[in-house]
Amino acid sequence: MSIDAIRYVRLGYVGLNVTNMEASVNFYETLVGLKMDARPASGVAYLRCSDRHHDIALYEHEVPGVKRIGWEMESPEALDAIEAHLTSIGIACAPVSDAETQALRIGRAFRMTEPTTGATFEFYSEMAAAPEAYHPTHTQIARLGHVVLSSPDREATEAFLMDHMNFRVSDRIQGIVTFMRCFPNPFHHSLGVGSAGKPGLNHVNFMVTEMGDIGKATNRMKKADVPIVYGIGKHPPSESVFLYFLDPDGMTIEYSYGMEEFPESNPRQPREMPASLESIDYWDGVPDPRMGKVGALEPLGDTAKS
Ligand SMILES: CC(C)c1ccc(C(=O)O)c(O)c1O
Ligand SMILES: [Fe+2]
Repeated sequence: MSIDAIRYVRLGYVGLNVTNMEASVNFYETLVGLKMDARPASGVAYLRCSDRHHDIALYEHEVPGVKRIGWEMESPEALDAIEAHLTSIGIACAPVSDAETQALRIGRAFRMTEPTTGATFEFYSEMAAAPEAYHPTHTQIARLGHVVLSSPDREATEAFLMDHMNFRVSDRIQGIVTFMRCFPNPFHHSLGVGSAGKPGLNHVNFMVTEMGDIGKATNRMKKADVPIVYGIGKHPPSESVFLYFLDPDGMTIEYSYGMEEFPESNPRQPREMPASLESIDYWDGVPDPRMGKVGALEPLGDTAKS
């Protein structure tokens, strides 16, 4: 079966498990600059950096990490196409209950377990608009940018995403990370897959609108005693300026400014960049060992219970 009909609009949202809802809501609102329209209800807080209902959903949980990653498909037909293909290769596609789709303000949706990392992916094709436009505060966040997951078998994860989810490879840093587009979304990567001993979250990225957003964040985080774990630097793969810092659970968040965009037709070929820090930061920075170390990937079975 062709997977050409599997087409994405974007990385839709990330569901994060946090151990202290109040601390995390405060962090993601006041320090990251996301907007929360309503107080958390039944252990879930919806925050946004767009005009959609949410870009981040925070869930109170004893273990910090990724509850699920939501992928917004281009159309109901694209949603049907990925469900049919995954089903055809024996991947269990669990429909999301009406109660949950209503809470998430999404239409029909299903979830599956990505077999090489155990991450829970959710697929839907529509999300309700927020009650008003997103009005940036201190940071002009342009969008939720990407997630980098750690995989014990990066090549297997890359192959699954390409062969069965119609993702495309933009670049690789040999032996370290693969950068992938959710086709035909043009950004250099919406998902990165890093090599690691066990599955987990490496980081969640927000793309900002100008260099000053990065500069101001550096001082804001320092004043708030938020650990900065890498940057300011500039990434050779996507040409973006970056800053990484830790959330209250120690999960890594990245701001980045600027990112290469790919055309849908005739994109450049992926580069195999050498396994060195020079391939990660033009400016010779060295990451703090705390970077990318916190964040479990919650299995779908647990999610279904929650
Ligand atoms: C250090 C990580 C894996 C990394 C490397 C390069 C880019 C980029 O080119 O945008 C990233 O966003 C990263 O998170
Ligand atoms: Fe990143």
